[in-house]
Amino acid sequence: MSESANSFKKYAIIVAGGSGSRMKSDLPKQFIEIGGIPILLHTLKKFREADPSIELLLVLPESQIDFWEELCRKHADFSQNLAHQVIQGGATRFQSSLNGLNMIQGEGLVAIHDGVRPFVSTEVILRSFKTASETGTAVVSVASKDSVRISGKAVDRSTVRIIQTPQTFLLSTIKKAFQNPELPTFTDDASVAEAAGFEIHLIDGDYENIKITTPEDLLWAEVLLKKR
Ligand SMILES: Nc1ccn([C@@H]2O[C@H](COP(=O)(O)OP(=O)(O)OP(=O)(O)O)[C@@H](O)[C@H]2O)c(=O)n1
Ligand SMILES: C[C@](O)(CO)[C@H](O)COP(=O)(O)O
Repeated sequence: MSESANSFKKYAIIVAGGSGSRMKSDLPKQFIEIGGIPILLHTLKKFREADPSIELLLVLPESQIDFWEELCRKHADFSQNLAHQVIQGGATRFQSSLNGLNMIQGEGLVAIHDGVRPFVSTEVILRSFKTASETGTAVVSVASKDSVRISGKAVDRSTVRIIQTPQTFLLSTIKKAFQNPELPTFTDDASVAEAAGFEIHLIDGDYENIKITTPEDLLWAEVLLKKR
């Protein structure tokens, strides 16, 4: 990684405070196993492998924290090098990110990442920290593979980017953005930063960095895991 990224303390806030309603599963989706290991443990491992100095913070609904600790004990071999702080989630993604940010003091870089994107690569994680160290913001994105229409009208596909996570920021930048009131239009942390007037720097992600949202995503997940 570049000198400039390495001169900052680095954090990753893994947000997993949602309800997973679109998965329609009794077991919260972040705990569903792929290759016999809960999704969230795969995600934490990706950040630990990318850079062991990254401090990991995991945001979970309060009602799931005991169960999570039990899962970590059950998968002790896998989880033994994945020390992390657990933080209570909020009613919205904005609140969950904010709860995570409030646990961090001082300057540094923070990657905010969906707990249900377990296939994020080391390259993407390190690229996001590098760009955020240089510009203050780094938001992972890919080109649309499909044609796109907005309100029924075709648009030039080359102008469209599909947004993923991690979304990585200078801590002072993202904390300032989160001082503003929450808006219903916020779908991610980049939209919070943009509304506060910060320029969003898009960086290239990859198509394997899927968000596990609906049941068919689990089929992809098993295939992607076997490929590695
Ligand atoms: N109050 C919330 C809502 C969402 N998230 C997290 O944000 C990520 C992306 O959200 P999504 O995949 O949509 O998860 P859910 O909101 O849980 O799913 P759904 O919209 O299907 O209910 C997830 O890791 C989710 O746990 C969160 O930390 N806190
Ligand atoms: C943050 C995100 O994953 C970027 O694609 C996405 O906005 C989360 O949205 P969701 O509605 O919570 O799935």
